Amino acid sequence: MTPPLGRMRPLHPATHGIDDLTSRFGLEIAPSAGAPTTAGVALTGVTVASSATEPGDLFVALQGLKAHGATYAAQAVAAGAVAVLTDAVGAAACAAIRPALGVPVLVAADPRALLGDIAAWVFGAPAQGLVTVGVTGTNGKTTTTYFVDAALRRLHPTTAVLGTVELRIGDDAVESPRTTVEAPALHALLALARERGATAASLEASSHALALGRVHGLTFDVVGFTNLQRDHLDFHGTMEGYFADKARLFAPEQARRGVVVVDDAWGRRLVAEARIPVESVATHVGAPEGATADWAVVDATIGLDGVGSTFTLRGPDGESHACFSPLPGLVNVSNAALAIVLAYRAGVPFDEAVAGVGSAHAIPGRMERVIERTGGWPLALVDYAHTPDALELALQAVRPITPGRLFIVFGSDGDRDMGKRPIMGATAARLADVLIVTDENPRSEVPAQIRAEILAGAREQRPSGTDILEATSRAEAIRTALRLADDGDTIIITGKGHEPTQEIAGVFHRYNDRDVLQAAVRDALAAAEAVE
Ligand SMILES: CC(=O)N[C@H]1[C@@H](OP(=O)(O)OP(=O)(O)OC[C@H]2O[C@@H](n3ccc(=O)[nH]c3=O)[C@H](O)[C@@H]2O)O[C@H](CO)[C@@H](O)[C@@H]1O[C@H](C)C(=O)N[C@@H](C)C(=O)N[C@H](CCC(=O)O)C(=O)O
Ligand SMILES: Nc1ncnc2c1ncn2[C@@H]1O[C@H](COP(=O)(O)OP(=O)(O)OP(=O)(O)O)[C@@H](O)[C@H]1O
Repeated sequence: MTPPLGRMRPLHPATHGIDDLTSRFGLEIAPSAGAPTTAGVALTGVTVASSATEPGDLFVALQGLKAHGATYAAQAVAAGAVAVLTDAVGAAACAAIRPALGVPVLVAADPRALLGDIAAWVFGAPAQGLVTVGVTGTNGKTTTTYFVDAALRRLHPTTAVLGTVELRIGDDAVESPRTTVEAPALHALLALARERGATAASLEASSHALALGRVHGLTFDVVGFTNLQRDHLDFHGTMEGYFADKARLFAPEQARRGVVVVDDAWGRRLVAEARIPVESVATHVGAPEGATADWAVVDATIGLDGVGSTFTLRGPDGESHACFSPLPGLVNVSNAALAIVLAYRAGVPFDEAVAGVGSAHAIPGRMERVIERTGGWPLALVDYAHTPDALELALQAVRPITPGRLFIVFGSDGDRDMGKRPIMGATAARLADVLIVTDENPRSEVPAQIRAEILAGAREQRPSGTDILEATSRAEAIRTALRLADDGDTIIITGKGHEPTQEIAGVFHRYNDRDVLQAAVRDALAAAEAVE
């Protein structure tokens, strides 16, 4: 995979007159002495980031949490921006730039509200030429989008998958800077996908993205909801606010139809409140929702080899279908059931959707089996669980495939929801045998303090403190687990999943759990060979 700044823009963008832009979107031209005329100015792209600006771009200068984008307008112009769009505050800042900015400054009351539509227009409304599936929810977005993609590929030779792990078009991928990129990057990616012959795309829509309009300018063919669990309260404030932001995806301006997992009360409420036609999917065998949901998982068998689960999905016509989830645990039965219905509603024949999801490949950092239980090694997996609920489900998923002890190596993010730390400590102490508490992404926080908060929860659950260890380096924590574990044991390393970096005190260090695990195995083998 190329690093995050790999170029993901169309190679042959259309050219638009700036006067066309101003009249189409009702933009004002900022009166400022010596401002250049808009006549003849042509644009070929849009961006909100000075660092990503390319010649021919419209630079949209937005008010951020830390700064106003207008602060960077001169840098964007130096990089080739041919015009700036901003709000009144930004326009005043641009007018104050000396010597003059040198490009026209356009003004709108709320540029962010227009950004998605402008980006879609500039990049030629690429989504209209693609079958699009969007997935939201606290957990399971990435897994579900990969499952959907596997099903879409049965019908579409070239597809795009855009989410937390990577931005992938066909077989080319770059690291993703976040779960859902800003609208200009999104529409540029979709335009590139079309240039490369893609006919379908699956996207993750994070709650931040929905709150900030990052998927505006795109009406999905189908959208899915996985679940709503405690997370991101630092951004949304309350669960009610978090739900309201998720629900924005289930509106006619964003999607034509929806598929909602109704295992939790939030899903059931979404079915009642959605402003588009939705179907419900119940995935907990035997739960009351199964009787009334359009689709229901009526039995599920977890494969004890840990590779996946078989399950039966009852459809709206009452017919039962044999299905398979290729990843361990009941959560992945839920993700697979949702993905099958999403792909089916996106036009994939039902049997093809079932076969596609059932044969989906491993997803980086999602219950990813890195070391198999062979040759004396324990089974070792890397997973992205970083909420209390996800951690509980991940541990439950691996317990049945663990004849010996269950080890967990984990931490919790700095500068994010602090309340979940003791809960995660207690969950791990309840469901795992050996805990190695270490760092995740401490960011600006003191790592030892984060670990102390997790350890407090763990020790409250297990007052003896037996088998609760602390490691100041994540790599060392993984090596310790590997040294202590026997071949009947399982090690699950949670929290960072696919992440290619670890963020400590503002510095992103190259780091990946899978690479560390594999290196530890190589070193152990080399050491054993040296002894022989
Ligand atoms: C809350 C949020 O999403 N913030 C994002 C937002 O920050 P901000 O609005 O405060 O921006 P700012 O830093 O004040 O800058 C203001 C403007 O100036 C521009 N700028 C800034 C600096 C510069 O040198 N040049 C420049 O042009 C910025 O692009 C921005 O438009 O715009 C910044 C630039 O694009 C992002 O880096 C920043 O994401 C931060 C890093 C972030 O952590 N976002 C997370 C919370 C996020 O979006 N997460 C979701 C959900 C993940 C999940 O489900 O787990 C996601 O979709 O990834
Ligand atoms: N349906 C689910 N319900 C609860 N937990 C799940 C579910 N699916 C996956 N998980 C757990 O949550 C973790 C994250 O899964 P995934 O990456 O698919 O979700 P996500 O919504 O994309 O997360 P994020 O937005 O944080 O990237 C997995 O590693 C797994 O432990």
